[in-house]
Amino acid sequence: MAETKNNVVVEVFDKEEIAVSLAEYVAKISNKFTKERGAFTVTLSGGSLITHLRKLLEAPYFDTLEWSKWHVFWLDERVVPKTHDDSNYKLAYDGFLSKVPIPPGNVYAINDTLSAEGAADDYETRIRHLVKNNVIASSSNGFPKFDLQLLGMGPDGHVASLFPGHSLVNEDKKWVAFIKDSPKPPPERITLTFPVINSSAYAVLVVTGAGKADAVHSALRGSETSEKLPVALVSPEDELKWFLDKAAASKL
Ligand SMILES: O=C1O[C@H](COP(=O)(O)O)[C@@H](O)[C@H](O)[C@H]1O
Repeated sequence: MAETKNNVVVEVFDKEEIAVSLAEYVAKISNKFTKERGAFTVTLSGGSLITHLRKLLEAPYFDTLEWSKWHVFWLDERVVPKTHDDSNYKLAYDGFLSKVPIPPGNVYAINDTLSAEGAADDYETRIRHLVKNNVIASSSNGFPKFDLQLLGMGPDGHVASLFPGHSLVNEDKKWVAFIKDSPKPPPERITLTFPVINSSAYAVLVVTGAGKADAVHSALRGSETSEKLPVALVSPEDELKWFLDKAAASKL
């Protein structure tokens, strides 16, 4: 059953159903933007998110989605070579991107030959260029407006590489930032910032497992006065949809 408040929808599924419903939702949004704008800009997280995209590789989506109009970005990346097992690019490529006909030129990997600082600057510059060329839409607040952000959440309530208690959570100018002291290894990462995440049109949060139930409870039922986890700050312009399994929703 879905719970809807303002522009936030929370839906709880049997674990296996998540991939089915997520594929349906992503396809709906992809179709909307490819029709309206002739392009669909989507950001990927690392971690468990990628396996939840698996139903997009099957009928009816594989043959009907306009893959040539997809433009794929990363919410965050670890500062490691693209061939490294910690690389979010490698995870997405092996599990999803290598299996769909998205033009390689529409896959915007973070440069793995640069330092954390250099890679963050380079990614922001490339995103600015794509906004100028209308590949990525622009929000009225001046930040880029991605069509859809696909977020996971860590057990501590982090999203992208924005961790609880870290000053990067409050970054309000940069589009892309770097972190060298990530509490979750590897320590060096680059990440989209909250103004960018929250200027997107749509965002989904895919969260599974009992280990994440406390953070889910804090985000969705926490008091107004308690300090918010990063996940509780996700607030896109049009709609945020939570895809929870029963274990992750067990404390709601
Ligand atoms: O380190 C990261 O963790 C989060 C959550 O991962 P999960 O495996 O618990 O789903 C992920 O969303 C982020 O992209 C990644 O860099």
